[in-house]
Amino acid sequence: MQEYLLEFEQVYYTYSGAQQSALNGLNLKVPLGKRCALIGQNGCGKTTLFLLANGLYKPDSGVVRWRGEALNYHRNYLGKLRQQVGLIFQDPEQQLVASTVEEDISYGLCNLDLPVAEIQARVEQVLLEFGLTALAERPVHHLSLGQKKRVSIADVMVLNPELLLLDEPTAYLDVKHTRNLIKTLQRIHRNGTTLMMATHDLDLVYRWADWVFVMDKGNLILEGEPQDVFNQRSLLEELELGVPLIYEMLFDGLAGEDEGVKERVRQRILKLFHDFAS
Ligand SMILES: Nc1ncnc2c1ncn2[C@@H]1O[C@H](COP(=O)(O)OP(=O)(O)OP(=O)(O)O)[C@@H](O)[C@H]1O
Repeated sequence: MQEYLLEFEQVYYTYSGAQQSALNGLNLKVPLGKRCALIGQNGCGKTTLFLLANGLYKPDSGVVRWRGEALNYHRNYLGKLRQQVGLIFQDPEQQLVASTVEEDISYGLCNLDLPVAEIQARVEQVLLEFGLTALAERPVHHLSLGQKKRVSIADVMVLNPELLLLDEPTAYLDVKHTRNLIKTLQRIHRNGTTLMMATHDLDLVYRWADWVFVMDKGNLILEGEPQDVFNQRSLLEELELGVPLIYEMLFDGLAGEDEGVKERVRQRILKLFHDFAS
């Protein structure tokens, strides 16, 4: 049976002074072990959902549950929750707090009052895993955006979260850094972390995700495996989200072909994508 890590039940949230609610009775469950993509127009509530997911914001009404238990908003509980639910902001500048890469990565661990030797060991391990060892002493403000992005992911991954939330992680990244990021995410996922990525890159969703959530006006309106979601073409067009380019090509370009041919082409393209990211 599918287990769920994080659940939103009838969640409403309105920013102070705003005319409309950002989350409007949201019902959504994040399945354990999946690579989830969250898509929807600008302003549909993706970032707000993330900010409620790790307790940075509290619902006006409704419940957010972590592993079946309603969040509690006391400081100690939230400290623990944020080790388990890692959030990577779109802009790494919002996340980097210390002066050097090494200090930045150790920051979250120092707040846990762990023994110094354990902190050092975990930081070294993460520096190695994220290819940051050579940059350990480097001031964070001297890094390129792609490097900052890597540090911001390492900052969160050093805490071994069970769920990693990524807000538009490929924004501002070039092809090389996007490719590296996807490889990193594959590795993190293989090691057992559930992932949820908000993105506008539908081609990336198609090749990367195994579960897709579609939001509109603060609500979940569709969810499923990528192929099933992108089959709802008229609904996605109505929402002005479109479909992945590869999907247009596959299903419009091969409109007259039988299903077996389409499936073989689809599998071939997915294999190319897989090779690209592995
Ligand atoms: N600090 C704020 N104060 C007031 N309104 C806000 C604030 N942050 C977001 N909103 C509003 O809440 C709604 C949801 O915003 P949110 O940032 O969650 O959307 P999003 O789906 O992440 O958008 P995008 O794709 O552009 O990142 C929008 O109408 C937005 O204008």
